[in-house]
Amino acid sequence: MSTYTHSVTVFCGSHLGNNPAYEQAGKDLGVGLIQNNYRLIFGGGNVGIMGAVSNSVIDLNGAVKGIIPKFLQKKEGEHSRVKDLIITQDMHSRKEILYNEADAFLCLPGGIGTFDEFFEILTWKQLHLHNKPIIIINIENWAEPVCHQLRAIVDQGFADAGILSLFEVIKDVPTTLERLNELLS
Ligand SMILES: Nc1ncnc2c1ncn2[C@@H]1O[C@H](COP(=O)(O)O)[C@@H](O)[C@H]1O
Repeated sequence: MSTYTHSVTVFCGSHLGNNPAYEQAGKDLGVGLIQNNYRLIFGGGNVGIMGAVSNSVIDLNGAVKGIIPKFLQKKEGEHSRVKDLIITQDMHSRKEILYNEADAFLCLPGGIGTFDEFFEILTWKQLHLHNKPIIIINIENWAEPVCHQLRAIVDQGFADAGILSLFEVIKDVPTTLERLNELLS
């Protein structure tokens, strides 16, 4: 198992989505995390983009920690290749570990679970509960609708414009890793 300098929690889909670029980005991120000495923290499933990122890290013997709630482990089976796999009682305790162990948060393409985690960690940053980097990796512009909604929230007077600087939107994996290196150095 490789050593690592920082831990990066990746929020991403339990499905692959309908654009092959999403899965490729997951694989590329896995390789990039290892090349930059980062440990992957993720939701512990062997499905969708989560599977793409984690298998890519494991294939290269990188550091990875998965956290999965008992009910999902029972329902769908955990990722048997992840040695450091924590089984939690519920979703809330899973999130606590996903959030606490991270030095930074990355979002790859995903669905409502991915956005749930993104919005929660963004809200916590707004509330000064943490000050860790949050980056949306905007592969093929998948996150533009939600970025539009965030701008609308500001325009409608429901949040200060400052919320828009609590996260970054970066177009691809290599640029994200460059930025992460700057932020974590
Ligand atoms: N099989 C699964 N293993 C782990 N986590 C899972 C699984 N299926 C769903 N999840 C949860 O969904 C989010 C990602 O949700 P999306 O709606 O696909 O974006 C993941 O973090 C888990 O909380």
